[in-house]
Parts: sequence; C-alpha cells; structure tokens
Amino acid sequence: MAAYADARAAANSVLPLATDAPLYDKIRRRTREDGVEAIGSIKDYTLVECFRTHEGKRQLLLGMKKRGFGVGKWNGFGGKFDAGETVRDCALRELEEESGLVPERMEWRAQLLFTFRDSGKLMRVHVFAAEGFAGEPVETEEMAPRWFDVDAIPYAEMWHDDTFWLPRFLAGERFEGWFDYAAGGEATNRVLAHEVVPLPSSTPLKPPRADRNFISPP
Ligand SMILES: Nc1nc2c([nH]c(=O)n2[C@H]2C[C@H](O)[C@@H](COP(=O)(O)OP(=O)(O)OP(=O)(O)O)O2)c(=O)[nH]1
Repeated sequence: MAAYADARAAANSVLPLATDAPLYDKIRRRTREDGVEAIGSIKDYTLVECFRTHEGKRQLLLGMKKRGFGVGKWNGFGGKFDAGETVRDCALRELEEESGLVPERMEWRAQLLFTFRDSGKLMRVHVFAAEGFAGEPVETEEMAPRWFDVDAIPYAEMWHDDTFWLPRFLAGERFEGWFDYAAGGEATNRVLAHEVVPLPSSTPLKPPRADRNFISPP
C-alpha cells in the first residue's frame, strides 16, 4: 500500500520525492504506521520573506493575500511552480509578479512540510530570505504589501504555523519544519503538532536544482 501511495505521489509531484530530509522520512513512516495510505499527493511552493532596515529598524515585508489559498492572511510572497522552473526561478518570478520587487540578494533558508488530518495532501514550501530592493513594493491583484517591524509581526492574522517557525527564521536559522494541520486546514488554521529541525551548517545556502533532492548538497 505504501509503495502504491508513493508511486502516486511521485506521479503528482513536480519534483522528485527522494530526499534526505529527516522530517520527510518521518512523515512517511508515521502515515504507514497509522495505516493511512501514506502521502496521496505532494505539491511544491515557494515563499520569499523580504527584509530591509528602515530608520534604524529591521523590517519584514508581508502581503495581505487578496484571493485564493490563504486569503485574508498576511504572508510572504510565493506560489506554485511553472513547468521546468528551478526553485529559485519560481521564487523570483512569484515575488516580482506579486510585489513588483527584484532582490539584490536571496538565499534559501528553510523547507516547510504541511500535512492535513482530513486529506492525504503533503505541501512542501521552500522558503527564501531576500534583501536589497530598488523601489517600493506595489499592490497587485494577489497581495497588498506592508512593511512590519520584526518585533511587531501580526501573528494572529497569519497562518498558525508561522508562530512556530518565523521567529527562528527572523533569527537567521536554517531549518526543516513539519506542521500537522487539523481538519479544515485553511479555515480552522490550527496546527495540532509540529517539529522544527535545524539544518546542518554544511547545508548549501542555495537550494539544489529541481532534479535533485532538496537537502543534500547538489
Ligand atoms: N507562511 C505560510 N505560507 C504558506 C503556508 N501554506 C502555503 O501554501 N503558504 C504559501 C506558499 C505560497 O507562497 C502561497 C500559496 O501559493 P498560491 O496558492 O498563492 O500560489 P500561486 O500564487 O501560484 O496561486 P494563483 O496565482 O494560482 O492564485 O502560500 C503556510 O502554512 N504558512
């Protein structure tokens, strides 16, 4: 059963499932032990957290999502992959499409995994930190941008998982995270269990190419 589920997941994935990531393997073990049909499908996304220093204060750019998945929540900028895109290409394209910004520097820092108690979906989000912008962000059809001081992040109006990982991201850590959402996912916005595992210092600063696994060096 597990082998079938993995094959189906591979067929649905834009990226290969093979990975050394400790939490990813754990999710597969847990779903097998529970008798759940492992991971039914896997979807990859990017997310870019943009930083600046303004009047002596460190700030994070968030956008109020105006439509689609996560509507009504503040979040970084990102989305789904276009065919053939690398992780980095996708992150840069989504950031520019949703905010008009092009960063001078951008580094890959985290991989977030999401499971949902009422579905076999696994979401995998590749998170970058970006810095150095020529202009101001613009409001787009998808996002209304606003800079927040890093000590005044509106966690109550964000995805629940951000409470657990964003403070560590703001502190400059690199990690893999796993967040297990209650039934209802987006609407209930309730993480039932989570784990965050720091990545070894040998982990490359940029993600491997899309045809390799995400944690091992390319
Ligand atoms: N901080 C945070 N971000 C998340 C979570 N779940 C989740 O999908 N995201 C991010 C990843 C993506 O950047 C974004 C979802 O992508 P999207 O559905 O807007 O993708 P898109 O822009 O390609 O969509 P569209 O044009 O088709 O509407 O939200 C989460 O739990 N926390």
